[in-house]
Amino acid sequence: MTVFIGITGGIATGKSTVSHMLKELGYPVVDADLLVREVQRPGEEVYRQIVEKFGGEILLKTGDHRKKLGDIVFTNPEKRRLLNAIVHPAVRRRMREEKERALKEREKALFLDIPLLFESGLFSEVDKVMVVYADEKTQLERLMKRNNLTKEEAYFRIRSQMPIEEKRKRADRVIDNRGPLENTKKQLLEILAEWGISREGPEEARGKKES
Ligand SMILES: CC(C)(COP(=O)(O)OP(=O)(O)OC[C@H]1O[C@@H](n2cnc3c(N)ncnc32)[C@H](O)[C@@H]1O)[C@@H](O)C(=O)NCCC(=O)NCCS
Ligand SMILES: Nc1ncnc2c1ncn2[C@@H]1O[C@H](COP(=O)(O)OP(=O)(O)OP(=O)(O)O)[C@@H](O)[C@H]1O
Repeated sequence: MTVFIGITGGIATGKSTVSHMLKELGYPVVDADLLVREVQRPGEEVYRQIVEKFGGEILLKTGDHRKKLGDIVFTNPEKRRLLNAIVHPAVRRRMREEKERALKEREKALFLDIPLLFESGLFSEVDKVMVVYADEKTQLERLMKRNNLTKEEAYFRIRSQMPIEEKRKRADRVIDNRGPLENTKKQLLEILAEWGISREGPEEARGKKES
């Protein structure tokens, strides 16, 4: 049986960073943000519905709706709910396909990186949840820097999600990603060992061969 593990956290707390570490270790990881992009491609039903509900001008401006759509949904909760209602069922379907594939291929574990795991009820799709944590101040700084956003823009994005402190409480395990990346990797290896899914020898799993 494959164990399905959800990776979540707040925006810019480090989910992709941890996913990258897992991929380097050879684990399969499904990225919900990529699935979102897939189902939003022209020709897809989700794309058609977005144009219908949000207007064709979203597409006409740049030939790509993402930036404009982001500006709308991160500042307007009603529009955000509308977009989520269009996109999330399709993402859930794609996720189930990925889970089926992992089961068929007898993978020991499949990681699913899902930013809105709790908000969108997708936690029912996974057996365990790992929350990648950074306090809100760190989150804000990293988000402003990575996306080149003003403080206000970054706050709007953070406030569009469940508070990170709340997510932390709901986790099976928390990875504290406030410190250097070696610390993050060490915690990750410890959790993998604890959950019996290490791909390394016991020494490496305890983070002793780092550097
Ligand atoms: C709003 C959109 C157009 C912004 O696109 P953009 O390329 O700028 O960002 P990207 O998709 O890479 O997402 C970046 C991060 O924003 C956060 N985020 C994205 N959508 C949402 C949302 N609806 N509510 C809260 N946070 C969100 C997540 O932490 C995500 O990791 C896009 O994210 C989207 O269509 N979102 C709706 C689908 C969704 O809920 N995605 C989250 C994964 S299930
Ligand atoms: N331990 C760390 N120390 C310093 N910077 C970090 C650390 N972890 C991640 N970062 C940086 O913080 C930013 C956010 O990290 P990352 O992209 O992994 O977050 P995320 O949770 O996947 O974000 P999103 O929700 O937007 O997908 C990136 O620019 C990343 O390089």
